[in-house]
Amino acid sequence: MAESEAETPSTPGEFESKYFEFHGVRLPPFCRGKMEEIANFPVRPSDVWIVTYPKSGTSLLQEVVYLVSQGADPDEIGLMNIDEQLPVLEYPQPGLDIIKELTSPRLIKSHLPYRFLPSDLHNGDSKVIYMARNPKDLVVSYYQFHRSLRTMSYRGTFQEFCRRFMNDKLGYGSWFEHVQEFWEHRMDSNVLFLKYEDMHRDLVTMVEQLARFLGVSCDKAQLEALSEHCHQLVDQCCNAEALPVGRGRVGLWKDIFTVSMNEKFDLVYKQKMGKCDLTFDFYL
Ligand SMILES: Nc1ncnc2c1ncn2[C@@H]1O[C@H](COP(=O)(O)O)[C@@H](OP(=O)(O)O)[C@H]1O
Ligand SMILES: CCc1ccc(OS(=O)(=O)O)cc1
Repeated sequence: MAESEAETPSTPGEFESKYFEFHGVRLPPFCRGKMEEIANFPVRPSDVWIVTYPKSGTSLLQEVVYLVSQGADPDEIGLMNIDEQLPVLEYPQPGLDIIKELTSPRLIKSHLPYRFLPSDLHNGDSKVIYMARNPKDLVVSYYQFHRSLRTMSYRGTFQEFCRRFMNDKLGYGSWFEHVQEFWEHRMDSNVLFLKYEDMHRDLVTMVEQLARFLGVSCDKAQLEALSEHCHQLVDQCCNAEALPVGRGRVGLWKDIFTVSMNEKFDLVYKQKMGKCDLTFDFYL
């Protein structure tokens, strides 16, 4: 058992009290008091924003975006602390004041829903890359994350956690609303909507899309080299050294969901996503 798990048991009641509601959306405690400043955060046309619901493959995407935009070597990326280069807007560290002063071009991440992002991002000039992941793998990943997180140290069962997910009761609010809101904006000229599963299924096309979106001009040979480098990143990320075996792969949820849980999930998915033409690969 991890040290953090033993130290701070978190009952479902304690867990509830760690969040706060903002315009009906459950947000983590570190967002409290700064939502207005975030809405008014000064955005630059040269910014590139990476937005995801947590556990959608943000770290992998940031490495690929960094590689495509900066042309860095994949081995170099493995050695540097890339999280320091790409701050999360709403996190306590480094904080809004520091992010405001970063030199251009800035790469900034956020997990906030579209409507809570800086208002200048809405149909603005800065580029926004959104990535969605199939919700079954995502909820398993979010559960494991909550169990290991020192500040959350979640002690409930997966079944109970999954119920919270289906009822939109987790940090950063409803996954269903988060992805649908961005999906509605996928045709905005400053938005690129991507799916985690496509990084595993067809990385070359994704790299092409990213290069085009970011205005990185490269010929066929350069594109092939870039795609090969990105493949290395995906392999490095999902191998036994970087993560426990099998982590990050598509379809891991099948080992965790029971049949009845899956039936219930499918029902809720249909109710909440029924009118949306966004689809996901649940297996590859
Ligand atoms: N290179 C990488 N670094 C970190 N996480 C990666 C990764 N490649 C894939 N992932 C997966 O992305 C998920 C984390 O997403 P995020 O970066 O948004 O927090 C994890 O899923 P699993 O928990 O299913 O393994 C993790 O395994
Ligand atoms: C529930 C609190 C929390 C904290 C941080 C998160 O983001 S990330 O997955 O570490 O990027 C998400 C949720």
